[in-house]
Amino acid sequence: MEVLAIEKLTEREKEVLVLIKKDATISREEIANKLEISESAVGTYIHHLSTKGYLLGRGYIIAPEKKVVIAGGANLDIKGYSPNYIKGSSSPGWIKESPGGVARNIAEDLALLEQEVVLLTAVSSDHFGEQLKEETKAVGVDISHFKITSAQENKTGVYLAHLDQNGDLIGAVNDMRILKKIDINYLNEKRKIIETSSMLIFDTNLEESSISFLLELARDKKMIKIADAVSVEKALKLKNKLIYLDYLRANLDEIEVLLGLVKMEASGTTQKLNIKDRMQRLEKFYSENKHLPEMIISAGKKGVYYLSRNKEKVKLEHFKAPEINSEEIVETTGAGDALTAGFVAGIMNKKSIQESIELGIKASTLTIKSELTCNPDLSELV
Ligand SMILES: Nc1ncnc2c1ncn2[C@@H]1O[C@H](COP(=O)(O)OP(=O)(O)O)[C@@H](O)[C@H]1O
Ligand SMILES: O=c1[nH]cc([C@@H]2O[C@H](COP(=O)(O)O)[C@@H](O)[C@H]2O)c(=O)[nH]1
Repeated sequence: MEVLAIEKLTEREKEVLVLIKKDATISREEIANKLEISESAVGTYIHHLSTKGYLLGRGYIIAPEKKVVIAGGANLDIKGYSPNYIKGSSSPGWIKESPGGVARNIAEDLALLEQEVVLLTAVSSDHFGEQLKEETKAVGVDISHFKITSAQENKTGVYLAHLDQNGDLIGAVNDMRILKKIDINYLNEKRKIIETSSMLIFDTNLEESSISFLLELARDKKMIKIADAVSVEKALKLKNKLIYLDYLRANLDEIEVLLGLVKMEASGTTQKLNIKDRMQRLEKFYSENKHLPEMIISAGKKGVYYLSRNKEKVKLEHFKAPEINSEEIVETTGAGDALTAGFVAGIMNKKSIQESIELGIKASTLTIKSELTCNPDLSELV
């Protein structure tokens, strides 16, 4: 039946129909490029296909929207600084609160960089949840898909950090149990919004089952898939999933542990090794393991490394971070998240990978100079 029906179409109409059947989300622009015809001609063929009944309605072709969907954690960050920290005692200092959580930070930074961004996360109806919703919405992130749980059931995520006088982390505790609510059922409800995005980012605050489901949803779809590793421990959730990613954004410690080059317990001591040796070991592993995604690897003041493969050849590129003198460094919370956001904004604006990484570094540099996790000055980068 189907073959007979197709015979009634012109050659061009058949070609257009075949492309649509292969990929229902193909855009007019892509059809035009593939068939080397104009977009308006594609429009005419689609109209013919509709009037002849081969396409049911105009909505059959859904162009991927130019939006980023990001799934993961949202926290209230509570950061305490003590200039004269005394272990085991209560040290005078000052305490600041700001919205946080890796996925939320990336979303805010992306909104500051003028990207359309939808955040999929969970907050409670408690005071912190209200604050997060309000402040995240105010910068332009689409929060309409948040999962809101009752205050009795869960509390909004909190990240409690203790920083020294230089803004470096002494230690932190995070309570993000609420993220269990970003489960398969919730993600399935959000399926449409995920499938029609041009970029999917997620962080490893999500449960492993949720990450698997997201990657399953995105499989065979055209969107770019990026994971942000969050922390050495949480990065391990990506162990068997790297093959499904386009890019991994992580710091060097996280990548070494994730790839099994360093044991988690030894991660702190590895930092003392020469960075060239660490990169060499990583590059060797990367060339032997062909399933790995491209990697944007941050290394604090040493900048960013980018590992990629062109056919069989592995390429390692280094991007220096600008030297910032210590008085200018306020605190580094959110620097990695800003790097991810800058990189993504670059890609969304069709910049090269190299230009996108440079934009990420600029965003990180601004973040370090601010006491806020997301620096509003990022908007000056666009
Ligand atoms: N002390 C620093 N001096 C200059 N740039 C820095 C410094 N610390 C971080 N950065 C910038 O921020 C980026 C991300 O920081 P990093 O600490 O490596 O990430 P993460 O937060 O993921 O651990 C770095 O690649 C670098 O560009
Ligand atoms: O396990 C986690 N720890 C910390 C964060 C968040 O990460 C940011 C700090 O991370 P970093 O210092 O790596 O930039 C904070 O906003 C905090 O809420 C998170 O999402 N998950």
